[in-house]
Amino acid sequence: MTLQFLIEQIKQKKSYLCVGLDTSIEKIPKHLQSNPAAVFEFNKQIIDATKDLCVAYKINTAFYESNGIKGWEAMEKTVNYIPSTHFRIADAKRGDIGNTSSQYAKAFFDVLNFDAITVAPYMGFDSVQPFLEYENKFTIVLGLTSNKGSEDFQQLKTGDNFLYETVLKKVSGWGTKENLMFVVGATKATELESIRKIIPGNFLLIPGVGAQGGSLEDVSKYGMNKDCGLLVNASRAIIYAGTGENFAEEARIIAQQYQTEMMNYL
Ligand SMILES: O=c1ccn([C@@H]2O[C@H](COP(=O)(O)O)[C@@H](O)[C@H]2O)c(=O)[nH]1
Repeated sequence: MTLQFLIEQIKQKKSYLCVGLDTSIEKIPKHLQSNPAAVFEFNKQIIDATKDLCVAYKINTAFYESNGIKGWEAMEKTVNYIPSTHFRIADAKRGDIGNTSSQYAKAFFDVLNFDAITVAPYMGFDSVQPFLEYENKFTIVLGLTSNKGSEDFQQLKTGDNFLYETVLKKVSGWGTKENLMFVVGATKATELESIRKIIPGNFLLIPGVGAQGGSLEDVSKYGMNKDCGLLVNASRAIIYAGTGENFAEEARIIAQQYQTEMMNYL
């Protein structure tokens, strides 16, 4: 997918919502659990119920990898089911020496048809570059994450800057806004103002609204740029909004609330 197409989708749908498919077999409604394709069936119904309200889906690969081969099958079926109008993110947080990263890139961009993958930057340029080589695919580098542990390294002062600021400055020179995005947690909304001074043009993937308590209003106020520039993800708050047979309608209600609020900020 091109950046221009993503921006058009955001304008048309008046939404920058990303629905996170962090699907655990233990958490899906009981009536689906005995289905041999339970995870895919759950995701299919969530996608059908929310696709007009969001522009992206984020599959956190851990929830699939933990189920072995069945999990990989569910992930492949899910990514193929997501309409091609939607931005398909593998939240896999990969990154290794160059020849290994190129295998990760092949796995997620060629074998599985994702548009984007999250990448950890701490092994440096050669670990990120193989992902950036793909045309019309996006590398989403971890910038300032939503968790408390971001204090341990990312928020360490190194000279005049925090380490995450050095990472954003350096990594932003490795790609363009056409192939490079960054993760910034919604729980770090107030830092978005200074982050935007470092990376004014790149899209940001913002997890952490909903279950982690981040504010959609604040991330929109501090993080938006002229292209919108945001994909705000909610996973548990949407997909587990309901526990019964009408779980997909319940998910839709929450997704609708986010989209309605987003209309005010666009
Ligand atoms: O900084 C980060 C980076 C990634 N995540 C991931 O996003 C979702 C959030 O799920 P919720 O249920 O909406 O809290 C999940 O897949 C995380 O692994 C993040 O939360 N923070």
